[in-house]
Amino acid sequence: MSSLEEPLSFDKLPSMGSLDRRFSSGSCRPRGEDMGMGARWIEGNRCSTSNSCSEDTEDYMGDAFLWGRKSRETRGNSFSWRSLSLGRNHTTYGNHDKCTGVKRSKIVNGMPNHVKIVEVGPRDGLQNEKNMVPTHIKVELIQRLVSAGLSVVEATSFVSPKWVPQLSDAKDVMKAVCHVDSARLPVLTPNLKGFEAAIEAGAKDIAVFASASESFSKSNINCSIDESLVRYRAVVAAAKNLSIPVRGYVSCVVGCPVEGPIPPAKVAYVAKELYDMGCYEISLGDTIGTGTPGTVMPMLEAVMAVVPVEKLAVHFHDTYGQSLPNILVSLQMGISTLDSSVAGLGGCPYAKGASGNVATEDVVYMLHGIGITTNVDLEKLLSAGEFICKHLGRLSGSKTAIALGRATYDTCNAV
Ligand SMILES: CC(C)(COP(=O)([O-])OP(=O)([O-])OC[C@H]1O[C@@H](n2cnc3c(N)ncnc32)[C@H](O)[C@@H]1OP(=O)([O-])[O-])[C@@H](O)C(=O)NCCC(=O)NCCSC(=O)C[C@@](C)(O)CC(=O)[O-]
Repeated sequence: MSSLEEPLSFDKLPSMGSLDRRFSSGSCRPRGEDMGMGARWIEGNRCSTSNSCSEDTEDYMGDAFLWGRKSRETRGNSFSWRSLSLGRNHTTYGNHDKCTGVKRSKIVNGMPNHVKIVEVGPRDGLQNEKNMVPTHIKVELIQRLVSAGLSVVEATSFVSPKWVPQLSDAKDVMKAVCHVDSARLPVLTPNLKGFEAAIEAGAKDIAVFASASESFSKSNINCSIDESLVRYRAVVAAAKNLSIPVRGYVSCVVGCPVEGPIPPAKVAYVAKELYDMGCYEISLGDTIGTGTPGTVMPMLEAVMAVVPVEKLAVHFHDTYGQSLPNILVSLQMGISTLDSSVAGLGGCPYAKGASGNVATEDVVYMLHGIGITTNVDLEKLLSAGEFICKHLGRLSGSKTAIALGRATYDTCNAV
C-alpha cells in the first residue's frame, strides 16, 4: 500500500497544512503498483429521479434499530446470520411509505428506493493484484457475482498488457463469459485498439475512462485530458455504429495524488464532455479515497448542473473509511447507481494491496439499513467474496460502518 492508500492511525493524522504538503507535486509520488492502477501506474434538479420519494417524514429509525438488534440477537442464538439473505426475494425493509411501503425519516427523504450496483471487483480489484489470477478463477468469480443477482459486473480491461499485465487475459475472460445474458459485463477500453479487441472477444458493453486531473491522465493513460477525450469520441462513435452502450468514468473527482484537490468545475467539464459524446452513464471516481461528504457534495452539485442526476454513478474507494458517508450523501443528492467491489478484492480492510473500492457487502448492508432495495443476494455475494479471498490466500471479511443507526456489522473469517 502506498502512504496515500494506507489508513492513518489517529496519532498520525496530519494537520491541514501538512495535508497540503502531502499533495504537493513531487512530495508524494506513489509507486505504480500501489495505486490501484495496475503495474504501470507511474505517479502517482436535485433528487429529481423518478426512483426517488420524499414524502413521508415519520420516524423510521426505530425499526432500523430493531432490525439491527434482531440480527445481533439472532446471531447470539447461534442462528447463522448468513441465512439473513437480502436477496431478490427479500425486498421489503422497515415500515411503509407511499412509494415503497417504507416509512422514511427526513434523513432518507429524496433518496432512491432502489439502487443499481455496478460490481467492479473483477476489473478494479484484480487489476491491482501482485500475482496474476488464473483466468478460470476470474471467470468463476464473474459467474458467481452474476448469480448473486448483480446486474452489472465489470469483467476486465482491454488495455495494454505492458501497463496492466494482471488483465492481459482479457480476451480469454471475455470469451468465457460473453454468453452470460442475465447481466451486463462491461469492459474498459482506453482506445480504438482496445475497443476492437473487446468486440472481437464478444463484449457487448464498454467503458472509457478519463480523469479530472491532468497528472493522473498522463500517468494512467499517457495523454492529456483533452487528448483522451479525442480518443474517446472515436471509441464512442465506433460503439454507436454497433449499438454498443458506453459508460464513462471520471477519475480523481475530489483529489489527485499529485495535484491535490481537484476543482469541481474540472470534474463537471470532463463529465459533460463524456455525456455529450454519448456515454449513457458517468461514473465519478474518488480514485484515492480522500473525498469526504464536505468535498463530495460540491463536486456532485457541479456535475449535476451539467449532467442529469439519473445518468450519474459514484465510485468510492475506502482508503480513509469515508466511502459509506460519501455514498450516503450521494444517495441524498439523488444518485441511484453505486460502484463497489466484492470484499476481499477491495473495501475489505484485511485485503492488503487491493484497490480498496468500497465493499459491495458494506453497500448492500447500508442500503438495507436505510430501506433501499438492490437485486443482490447477500449470501451468494459473500460466497463470491470468500471464493476469491480463498484463492488469493487472504482473510475474507466485510465491515459495515454504523450508518443511520445501524448496528456495526463486522465479520472476518480465516480461510
Ligand atoms: C492507454 C494506453 C494503451 C496508452 O499507452 P501507450 O504506451 O501510450 O500506447 P501506445 O499507443 O504508444 O502503444 C504502446 C503499446 O501498447 C499497445 N496497445 C495500445 N493500446 C492497447 C490496447 N488497448 N490493448 C492492448 N495493447 C495496446 C500498442 O500496440 C503498443 O504495443 P507495442 O507496439 O509496444 O508492442 C496505456 O496507457 C494503457 O493501457 N493504460 C491503461 C491503464 C489502466 O488500465 N489503468 C487502470 C484503469 S483506470 C482506473 O482504474 C480508474 C477507475 C476507472 O477505476 C476509476 C477510479 O477508480 O477513479
